[in-house]
Amino acid sequence: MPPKSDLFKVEEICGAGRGVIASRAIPSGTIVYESGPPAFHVIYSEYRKETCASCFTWNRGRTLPVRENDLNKVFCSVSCRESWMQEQGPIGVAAWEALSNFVRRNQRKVCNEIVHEGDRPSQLSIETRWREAEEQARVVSGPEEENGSTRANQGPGKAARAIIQKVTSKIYPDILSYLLSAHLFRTSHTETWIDEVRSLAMDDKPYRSQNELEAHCNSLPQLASFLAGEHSTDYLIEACEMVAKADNHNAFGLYSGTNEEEREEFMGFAVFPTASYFNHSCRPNLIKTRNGRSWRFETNREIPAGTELCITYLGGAEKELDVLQRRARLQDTWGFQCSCEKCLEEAKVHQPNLD
Ligand SMILES: C[S@@+](CC[C@H](N)C(=O)[O-])C[C@H]1O[C@@H](n2cnc3c(N)ncnc32)[C@H](O)[C@@H]1O
Repeated sequence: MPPKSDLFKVEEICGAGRGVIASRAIPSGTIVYESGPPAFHVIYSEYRKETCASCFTWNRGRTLPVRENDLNKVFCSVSCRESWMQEQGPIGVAAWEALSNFVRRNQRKVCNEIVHEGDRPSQLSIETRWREAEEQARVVSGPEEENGSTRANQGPGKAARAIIQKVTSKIYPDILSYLLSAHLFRTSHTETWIDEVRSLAMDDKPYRSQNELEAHCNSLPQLASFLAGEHSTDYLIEACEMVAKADNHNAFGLYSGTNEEEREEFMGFAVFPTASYFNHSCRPNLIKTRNGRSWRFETNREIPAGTELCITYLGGAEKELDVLQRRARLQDTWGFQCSCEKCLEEAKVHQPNLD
């Protein structure tokens, strides 16, 4: 469900899906919206010892003081640790520990980068591969009837063991972490998931390569193999599939600074569902600032009623690019051709045949 406010409404915008329109004149410097926390996120492995798992504070490369080594998480303060523990709950904490153990046990199979080769997989091949992964996850999570016992007290059966062996030749800890965060959110925030995550703009062909599709699909039965009985396989399947579909159109980078100008380190990325309705303009009228686990959107000039409220999806030096470079960048990263007023003006001046 899109966010609601007295200041704006969410409407269909020609050629850009939904967007946010000012319902009345808004003065400069007005905070028009503050989002909730992310539904899923990942802090890249190389930043995990330096970035608070709760508020995403990055302390200039220094390891943070409060550590939970068994969970592979660090925190900037005891209170951040406490609030993270409370948010995850005992099932979530146990799941992070299981992930950490799984990665440690399979250290030699860890891959950090996906090598993209060949064409993007078609929608049909994605659907087929996902149904196979779903089936594998169901077999792996059991319960399997063996002499009247279930997996909980017997361990995985023969079919499950064969699948686990097959899908565990490579593991991608960052993908596992991203998918696990979504699964735990799906489990603990069912209404928000249904209202907010399912309404996001989705991409049915999200994978850049077959290798990326394989990495995601293999991660699903891997997760099923180490999550204990309290986890719903249905939720896991839905969460994993939706992460991939929602990510391309909706993920925001998590940078060390809090605004677009401070992009020193790229620590990971996250999807904040209610923050995902602002379209891009190369001449934005909103500034977005990260405030720990949420985003704040503030007008940078007076906005007449009926104007679309836009942020920029470009950061730092990207804003200095010319129209062709900006459009190429936005096409590559977000999958759209920018037709904002700045692009249209510049395209006309520099190349009158462009629109
Ligand atoms: C964060 S979402 C914004 C909300 C989205 N329009 C929706 O319907 O949910 C980002 C996606 O919106 C679309 N979009 C954003 N800005 C755009 C623009 N200036 N021109 C065309 N499409 C745009 C692209 O599909 C992009 O991947």
